[in-house]
Amino acid sequence: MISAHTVETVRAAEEVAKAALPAGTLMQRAAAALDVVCADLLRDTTGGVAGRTVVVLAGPGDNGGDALLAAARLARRGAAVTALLTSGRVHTEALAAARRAGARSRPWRPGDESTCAAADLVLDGIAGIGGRGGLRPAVEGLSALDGPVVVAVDLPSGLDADTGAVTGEVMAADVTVTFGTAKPVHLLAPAAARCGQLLVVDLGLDLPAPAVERVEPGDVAARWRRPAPTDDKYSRGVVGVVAGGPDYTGAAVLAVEAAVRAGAGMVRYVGPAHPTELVRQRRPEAVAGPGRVQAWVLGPGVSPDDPEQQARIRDALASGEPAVVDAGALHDLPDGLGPHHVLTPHAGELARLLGVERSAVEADPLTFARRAHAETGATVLLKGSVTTIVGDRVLTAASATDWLSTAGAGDVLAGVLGAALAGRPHDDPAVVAADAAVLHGRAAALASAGGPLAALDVADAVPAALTSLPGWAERGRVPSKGAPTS
Ligand SMILES: NC(=O)C1=CN([C@@H]2O[C@H](COP(=O)(O)OP(=O)(O)OC[C@H]3O[C@@H](n4cnc5c(N)ncnc54)[C@H](O)[C@@H]3O)[C@@H](O)[C@H]2O)[C@@H](O)CC1
Ligand SMILES: [K+]
Repeated sequence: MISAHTVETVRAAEEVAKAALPAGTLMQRAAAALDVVCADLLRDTTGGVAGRTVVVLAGPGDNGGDALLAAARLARRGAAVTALLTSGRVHTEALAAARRAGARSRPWRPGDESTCAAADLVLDGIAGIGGRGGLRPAVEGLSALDGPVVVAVDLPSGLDADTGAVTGEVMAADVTVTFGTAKPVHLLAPAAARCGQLLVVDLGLDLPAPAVERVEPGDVAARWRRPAPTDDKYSRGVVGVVAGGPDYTGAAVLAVEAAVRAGAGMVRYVGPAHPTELVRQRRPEAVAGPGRVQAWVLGPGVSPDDPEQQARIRDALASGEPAVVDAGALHDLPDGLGPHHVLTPHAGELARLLGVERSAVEADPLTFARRAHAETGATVLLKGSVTTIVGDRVLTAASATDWLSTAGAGDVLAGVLGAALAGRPHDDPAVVAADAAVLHGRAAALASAGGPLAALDVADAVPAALTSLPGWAERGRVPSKGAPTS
């Protein structure tokens, strides 16, 4: 997991750490990490460090201080460093250190965008956790630098560290080096896309529970339910699927296929004759008709105007079993939902549910996912370039490939999540949902291999995606008693 903490929490933890350390220690640790990252990037992109041109944008606060101390280190490596001061104020000690090391400095001038564009590397220290509201006018034009590698100090300047919202011009980065812990901005859409690759530098801070966490593939490997010798199909979890309808059959096949592939003990399809027949043809393992179920997948491909399927959905939601509430099941939500009900809308569906504009949801997914969780009591998994999950915790899953935005992909996620909920009745549903989203993304990356994909291929790639998770093979290797040890 990558943990992110709010500015208030970070500042409090930094105060405690600073009190126990010689003055300037944290800033020097930040600068040392920046220096190493920048030097490595220069070597990768230009073949060396000495003689390479580095522009350091230094704002008025400690973020500019970090950047200037890194400038000093890069200058000592022989890089040609120019510090452009974007404000009337500057961290004077750090500027003096940069100058002593041979960096040049001067105030930012209109037209300096071209100075930046001509550099090998730009280090963005305009504003960090003290910044908000988009870049100030004096440095506009930096949002789309094409040419140099852009490294953000702590976060891309112009973003607000506590949210994923992008409210103005931002200096997008190729790499962001952040200190002590990640901040929500690094993990939340749409801002996360402006951060590029994220590197977290440990400052030894004592931090409380995070505000936002990103689930990584290795976490999923450690948690995904594996059958034990004592398991049978019921203890592994029976998934009930109410999907598709007389006219929409594909979603039924996709959701069932995905639940089978994700390791359900058994999958039960409940629906009209035509999709039932197609499900049987594709997956003879699935059973049809009502019966015992440990988790439901409700709504993929179900029309709001299909009274029979909608009645099945209502019954399933009233049963008390965990459920994935997707697509056609999101239209008319009953009262009394709980965290074991996982709503899986995309931005448009969530907007309709809350009576707001889709663009508002896309601009700030966390705010609206939180609102839906507060209003319904359910766990909310909001699909998007970053998937945002809100329950007792706020979790995110980064998208593995943009090719996943294709018809049927959501039906597959619903099936994968249904299998996970059925097999992990005692786990936090938000964590289970995030794990399913990560696995789904990884299956998509395998199915895509950099090109177009079909949703059914994503479902078929789920077993390979599981076994390719970092740590999966190690977890499965149980030493057998009495085995020869030579
Ligand atoms: N607090 C600590 O112990 C540590 C802080 N560190 C650095 O210190 C930073 C925080 O420093 P500060 O609190 O001084 O704040 P910042 O340097 O992040 O920003 C505050 C300044 O930026 C200006 N500003 C705000 N929004 C802006 C925008 N959109 N465009 C342009 N200028 C803007 C403000 O006028 C203000 O003077 C962190 O992000 C990190 O880089 C690191 O050195 C690690 C240790
Ligand atoms: K910055």
